[in-house]
Amino acid sequence: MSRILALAYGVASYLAFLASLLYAVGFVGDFLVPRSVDAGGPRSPLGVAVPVDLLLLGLFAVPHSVMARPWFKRRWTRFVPPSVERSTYVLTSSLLLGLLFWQWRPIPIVVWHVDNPVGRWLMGAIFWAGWALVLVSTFLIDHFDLFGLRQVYLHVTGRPYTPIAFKTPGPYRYVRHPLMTGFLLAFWATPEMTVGHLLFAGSTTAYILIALRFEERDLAGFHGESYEAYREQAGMLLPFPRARKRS
Ligand SMILES: C[S@@+](CC[C@H](N)C(=O)[O-])C[C@H]1O[C@@H](n2cnc3c(N)ncnc32)[C@H](O)[C@@H]1O
Repeated sequence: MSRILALAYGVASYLAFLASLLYAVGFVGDFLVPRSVDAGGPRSPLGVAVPVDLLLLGLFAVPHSVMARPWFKRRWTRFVPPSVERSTYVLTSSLLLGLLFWQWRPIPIVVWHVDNPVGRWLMGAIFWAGWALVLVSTFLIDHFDLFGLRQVYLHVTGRPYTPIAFKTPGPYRYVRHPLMTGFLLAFWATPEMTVGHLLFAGSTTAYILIALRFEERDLAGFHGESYEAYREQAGMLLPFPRARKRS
């Protein structure tokens, strides 16, 4: 693949990611976007909305997790140039998220509603803190590597790719997956929880818990005992390390 083409593809994929991230904030928070978790999308009866929404979540979740596995990357880099493998993952995920945002069926039956102004403010604060934690965590790991730009940049400048080192800066000292903690805070903190939003938050939580098992298996396989020691020291999603096993 020509270097300039790879760069253009990487930048386009990164922009698709940025657009889907920004849209996700409005989608979950129910503001500024034409179709959100609770409004604007096609209306369907409950018996249709639930399976359609679950299908959309599954269409995102399965490729998003499978395409991140080392065995999958080994196989498909026989067909996709390694320099744009991550960008292709990012682009695929962003397009599938776009499909979800576009076709999501709102189910605006209220589950809980917070009237108290302090409670509403608190929910808003947790929502924004969650998104901030997501963004900050990407930079702490390596934002441009996670979203494929570093790979195409190295390719364009003729340098070999080096995997990002395992590190535990800031919140990673206490929590192994702060990026996912951020998503969970943003997805659950709402002053008005509807059935549709609950379906979204509950399903994405289940997906995150499953996906993290795969990610941790890969990390433990790659880093061995040092990752096991890290698991003893830092909590998975909350800053509470697991109890040490008695020997
Ligand atoms: C989307 S990031 C999410 C990182 C982490 N699961 C979280 O929620 O903060 C996934 C990538 O980060 C890598 N990763 C996870 N923890 C890491 C760490 N402490 N240092 C460097 N890379 C890490 C994984 O190998 C994977 O490629």
